Amino acid sequence: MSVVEIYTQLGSAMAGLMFVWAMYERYFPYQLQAYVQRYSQKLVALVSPYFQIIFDEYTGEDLRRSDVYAAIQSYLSANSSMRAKKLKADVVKDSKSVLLTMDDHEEVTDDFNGIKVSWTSIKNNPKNNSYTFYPELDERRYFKLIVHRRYREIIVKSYIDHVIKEGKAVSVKNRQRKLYTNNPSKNWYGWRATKWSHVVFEHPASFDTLAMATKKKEEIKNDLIKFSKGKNYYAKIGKAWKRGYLLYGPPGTGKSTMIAAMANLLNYDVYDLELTTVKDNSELRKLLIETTGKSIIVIEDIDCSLDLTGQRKPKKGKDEDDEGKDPISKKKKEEEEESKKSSEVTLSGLLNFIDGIWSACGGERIIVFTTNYVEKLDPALIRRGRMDKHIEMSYCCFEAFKVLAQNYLDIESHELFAKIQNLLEETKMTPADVAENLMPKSENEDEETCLKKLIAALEEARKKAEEEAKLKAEQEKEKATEEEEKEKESGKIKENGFISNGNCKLSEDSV
Ligand SMILES: Nc1ncnc2c1ncn2[C@@H]1O[C@H](COP(=O)(O)OP(=O)(O)OP(=O)(O)O)[C@@H](O)[C@H]1O
Ligand SMILES: [Mg+2]
Repeated sequence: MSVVEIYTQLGSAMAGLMFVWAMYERYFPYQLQAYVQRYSQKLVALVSPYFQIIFDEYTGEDLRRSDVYAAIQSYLSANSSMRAKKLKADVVKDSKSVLLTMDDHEEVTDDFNGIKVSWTSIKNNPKNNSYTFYPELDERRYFKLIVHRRYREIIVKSYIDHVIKEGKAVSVKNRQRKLYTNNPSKNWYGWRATKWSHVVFEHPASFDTLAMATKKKEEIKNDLIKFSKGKNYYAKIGKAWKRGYLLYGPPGTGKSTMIAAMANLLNYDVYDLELTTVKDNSELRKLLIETTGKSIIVIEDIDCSLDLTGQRKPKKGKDEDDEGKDPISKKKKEEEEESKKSSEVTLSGLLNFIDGIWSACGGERIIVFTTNYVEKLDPALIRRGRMDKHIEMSYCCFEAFKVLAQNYLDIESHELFAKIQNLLEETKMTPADVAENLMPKSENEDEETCLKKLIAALEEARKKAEEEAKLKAEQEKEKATEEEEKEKESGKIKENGFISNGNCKLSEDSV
């Protein structure tokens, strides 16, 4: 037989096979095809020296995206992207870098202690033609790991753990940090509806730029770092891996800035929880479950968020205590009252949120409360163990001023510093006000002008404080004199055989 004849016969055999395959695909019922496929795969598995593990993208009854799948994806993107022939590119980190991941149906190999492992990324499209609302869930994506049977134990016991751990580390390195806020529960349902909305977290605050006494700042920083490295320690002492911080102090002393600095120091996400939009305790729990680890959950102005005394106060009459308020504050107050009314979150619900059994899910979470009025809070809410660390954010001290001078004017010392130090010791001014005075308002304003501006503002504040103190002293003196006179009066009346009862005087006989 000549070569040409051999080729001709091979060609017709191939064509015949393709025809049979096409007929099989077209006329053989789909259910039967699946059946045949399943059994042929089982047959192959019986004789093949390899075994495989499948990692689906969506798992569980509620079809959540699997963390393991995400970790494998990150691991393979970092370790095998150079070897895959087809890659997908995703933009990460504010469009500054590109993350390469394996494209569908690509195969790469990995080496683990000399063992060759093969990974394939697979996407199966649904074969039925029915219309679906959720196409992403219908197409099945998964990673297939294939390795020789003789390594089964080492792969199952060590390699998979290694992949997940490394993959998670890669995700942390590449991830964009997020600032979340809770959606009102009426928007929680429907395709792609989530309980939290997010934007990229880009606050520039850091502990270096935070104005406060150096010793206190270092203490907080060390506390945070110790917490973030404390996984084993918390497991050893049998405590959930979380920590509560209470930041209190007057407005403008840097409470919110401190939260941003904490998130930047630890590379955590921030969940800004607006309690007034949470309807009840069960919603609060659902929100908690949806938060991820490595995050800070923040409840700002906890004293205003809700009536958390455990008992709801009766609503005040509409005009009571509203008098003398401008229309904007009146409206704001009405809105606040309205949202407080619509929220049924109770103190015990919030306590459960912080340290109930549910709060342990996820781990590595920090809870921060801020308030301007620490004395208004229920002691149960802020006892140690719940709010482990209480941090007072106070008025600007000289050390804090020096940080601000460095931030705003790039100076470490100046002859006017001594005067400012004296003034700061005598006067209360928030870091926000100090910063505002130090910020040059035009190109002509040099550091000396800004420092003088601050001195003028401090002197003004001192004068005002002195006047207020004087006024208060006078008022107190007046009050004391009034009380003294009243006492004298009542003494006189008693001497004359009368006792006083408001406006009417009664003789002893008539009592
Ligand atoms: N300790 C600080 N260090 C650096 N900047 C500060 C500090 N305190 C205040 N600032 C500046 O003042 C601004 C207001 O501060 P911030 O919002 O953190 O205050 P706050 O204590 O959260 O106030 P509020 O109680 O009203 O929420 C910030 O944008 C920041 O620029
Ligand atoms: Mg604030």
